Amino acid sequence: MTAIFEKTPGWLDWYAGPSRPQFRPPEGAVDAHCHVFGPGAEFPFAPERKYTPCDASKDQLFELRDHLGFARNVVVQATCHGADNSAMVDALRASGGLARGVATVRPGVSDAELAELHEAGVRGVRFNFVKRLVDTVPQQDLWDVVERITPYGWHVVIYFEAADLADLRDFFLSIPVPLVIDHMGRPDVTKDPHGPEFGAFLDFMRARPDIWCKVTCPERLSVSGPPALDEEQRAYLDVVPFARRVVEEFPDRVLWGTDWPHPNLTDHMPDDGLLVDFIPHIAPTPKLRHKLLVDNPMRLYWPDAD
Ligand SMILES: O=C(O)/C=C(\CC(=O)C(=O)O)C(=O)O
Repeated sequence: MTAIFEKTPGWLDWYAGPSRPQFRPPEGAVDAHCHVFGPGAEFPFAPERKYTPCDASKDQLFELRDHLGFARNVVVQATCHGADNSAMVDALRASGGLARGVATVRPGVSDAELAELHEAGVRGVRFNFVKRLVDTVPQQDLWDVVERITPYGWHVVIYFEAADLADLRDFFLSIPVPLVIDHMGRPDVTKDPHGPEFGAFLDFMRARPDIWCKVTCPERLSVSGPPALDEEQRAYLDVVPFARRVVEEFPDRVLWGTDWPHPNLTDHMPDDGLLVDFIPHIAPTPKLRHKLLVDNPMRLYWPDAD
């Protein structure tokens, strides 16, 4: 029987017909944070999910990639698919080597499944600590997962709110594989980018040379806007000082991604072309942009490519 899903009330679908960016990404650019959702009829959403999204298929993702001038994707497993990675893996397999993946796995995952995920292009697992997205997972379970993935050379992507960093920091630093932080650890951008809260985040980044950061999601973090809509070239300027500090201090460990199809936004859905136009605000030189969009993601996800 075909699964029929009703979207979470108020759900905003991704922006159809995005503009063509004025900023042209360098050749070989990687969108290092995006998702596929279903389609639900083919890849049902997980029973334990906290939201039910619209469909967002691999073909639509690849069409956006080409339209925006990107070459590759890193497809991150979203919580609405739980630990069933089949939609993400299907996208990786269909990409012809142009997509890598970040999976969700439980401690009981079989060796055969891990090997299959690796062969499909998975290079990391995601630990999500955002309470509206997941139920709390015992730290021992996460430890067990780390032990299982270490032989594959994978990293751990961590998603958390700024207020939770103090409690989680020691646990994060005890994970013996590279860490990749989602969305800059979700800073409160009404605070001073040179103040103690973002200072604590930067200190965490300084604690180890293998902690990476995605300077993503200005549309989620911005308070002042204006939204990336209607040709707006100065969108989300309140996020710029935060992202730019990270890019300038850690130029070799930053990644950028669209976050398409932008789950759980409630205010507006950005035009992805204008999101690409945000990049020069946070990475002001061609050299920084090349590291952010090409060198860094290639080193992390395609280390063997020419
Ligand atoms: O809802 C958010 O804050 C952002 C998400 C969703 C998510 O993390 C998930 O569903 O797994 C993201 O960027 O992937």
